[in-house]
Amino acid sequence: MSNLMGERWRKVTDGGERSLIKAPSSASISSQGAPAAAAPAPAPAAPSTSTGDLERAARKQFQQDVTPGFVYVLAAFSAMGGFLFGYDTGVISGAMLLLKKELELSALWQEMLISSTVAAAALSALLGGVLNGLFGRRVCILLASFFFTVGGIVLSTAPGKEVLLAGRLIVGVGLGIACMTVPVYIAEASPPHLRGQLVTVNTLFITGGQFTASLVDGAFSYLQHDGWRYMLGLSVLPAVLQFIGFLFLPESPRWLIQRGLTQKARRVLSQIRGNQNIDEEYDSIKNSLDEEDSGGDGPVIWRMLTYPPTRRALLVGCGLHMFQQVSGINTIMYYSATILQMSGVRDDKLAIWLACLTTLTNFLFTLLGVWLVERVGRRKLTLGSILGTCLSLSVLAVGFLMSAQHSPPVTLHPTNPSLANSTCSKYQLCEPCMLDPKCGFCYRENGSALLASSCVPVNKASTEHAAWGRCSNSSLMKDQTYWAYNYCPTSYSWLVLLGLVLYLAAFAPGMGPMPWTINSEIYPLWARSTGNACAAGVNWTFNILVSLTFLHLAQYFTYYGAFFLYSSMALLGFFFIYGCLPETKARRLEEIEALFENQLCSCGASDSDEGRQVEYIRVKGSNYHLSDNDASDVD
Ligand SMILES: O[C@H]1[C@H](O)[C@@H](O)[C@H](O)[C@@H](O)[C@H]1O
Repeated sequence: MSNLMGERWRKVTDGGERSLIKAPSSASISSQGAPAAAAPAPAPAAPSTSTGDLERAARKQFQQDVTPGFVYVLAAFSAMGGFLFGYDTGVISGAMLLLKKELELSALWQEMLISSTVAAAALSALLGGVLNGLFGRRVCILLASFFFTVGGIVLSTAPGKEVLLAGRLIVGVGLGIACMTVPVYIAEASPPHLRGQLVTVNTLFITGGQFTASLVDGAFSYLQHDGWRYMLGLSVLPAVLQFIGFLFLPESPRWLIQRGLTQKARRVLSQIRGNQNIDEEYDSIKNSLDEEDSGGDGPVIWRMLTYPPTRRALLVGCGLHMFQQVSGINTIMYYSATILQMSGVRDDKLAIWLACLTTLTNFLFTLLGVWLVERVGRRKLTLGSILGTCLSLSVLAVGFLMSAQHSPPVTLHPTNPSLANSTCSKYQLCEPCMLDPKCGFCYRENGSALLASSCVPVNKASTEHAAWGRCSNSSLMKDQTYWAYNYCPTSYSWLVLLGLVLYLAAFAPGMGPMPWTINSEIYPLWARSTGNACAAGVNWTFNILVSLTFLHLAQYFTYYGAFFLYSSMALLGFFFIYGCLPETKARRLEEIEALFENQLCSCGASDSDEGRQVEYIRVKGSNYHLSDNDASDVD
């Protein structure tokens, strides 16, 4: 019986063992990507109430059996990598406000300090694939937390911008390794029925890290001198905690078996499965490794690309990450403070605190994703999420469009000599004025009416003030005079704000976590590190591409143009996911390869059959393979 569990799906559908293992209908299999040539299943028996009850009871028993607390501890310590991911990418925006004043950073240096981490992460994620294969998941997580620790220390003690840049690069290397290793490690250690939830916890920690970073940014923004040192240095605490924790946590049992360290693998499996009999799982992994058809010789990436199932999985994995980024999450997060200013929050400090609400919303809705992932499954969750993302981006775009169409006019043309050769004097409306990065809108507000509004050059050293005139410093800005850089006062800000909230509510439960979760499951063991490394590389590459191009996009296509573009990308993503993403919920990692055996993008037809999944459940020490409409094999 234990060997039975080791049989791969392909073998199961080849005919043997069918008295105990019930294949789903061929429609279900082929439409989800598994072999269409599956042997016909015996006619399903209609479920009676008692077999249904029995099935439910068996499943409950199974789930109670296989969830020792150790798995949660292991997932929590691993997900600290996610926390550091969120913290280190989020904290820099607040730190930069102080840094640029204290170190007099040029725009180029600011750009370098922000982007260097993302670029280093993109490269080191690829390197992480090799390291994972060679040294294992545990060593890689230890290495990542080491980089996070050293990076944090370097950043908080940096005497100048060059050392800061070095610190940001070191943190980026840690990020790249952690972001691809942690989901794989958690997936490989989790029991199938909890895997989605536990891997999604990693993204919950990412958004938790972003929320914490925004709180820390708010708190230390009052400390004008050296506040940035605390902001950047605080990441050392979770990094050290994770390092110490991982000195005691075990290696992934799947990696150990792959390396031939079978005794050790058995020990680890017993440790993480508590009182469970681990024979079936051990055999399942071992058999799948023995049978592994990895497409011949050569580097792993070559074998992946020449072996159709892994090539398809790689396309799906990288596609998911690409669509996650091109639907604009990081632009929205970055731009949320400005959106809030548009909505009438004029006080800078208040805007910083309100921006915490954005990261908190992202965090809370990711929590919803953790709850939903094992209930509705990955496919439906991702589809619903990207559709909502697409619609909410359209709401945002319409909000910006309405604001642009009702843009306030320039009514005052100051006669400062330096304005003579400035482009700012040419603009008649706020909209083109704010789209020009060299100009800003200075105006007085009386109730809801705008008075004496002008378009003037921005102060080169700080975009918080105009170069000269009424808006050039805070003490001159009396009588309800305001300086708007990057936005225009508008009465449609509520629509933009609504779009922002809807966006986070739609994106965070699905498109935020699912690319990471699904990638941790869709590759066979021999291709898992490389597959995740490539997918993470794609994530960071598109992250940097989208954030670097946003302001230019806005300048050339206006804000509503940029958001309509992101919305169309999300729509494209919906069709891609609808056609190409199979459901992986509740399957053993060893079974998932079979879902990619059919032509890519043949999944859409399977929606009506999705409920008819195959699940392994364990009853009285044995494992049975149940379809939803036949529980008759349960003893
Ligand atoms: O999954 C995460 C999460 O959604 C974050 O909020 C976002 O900043 C990252 O880029 C993304 O990879």
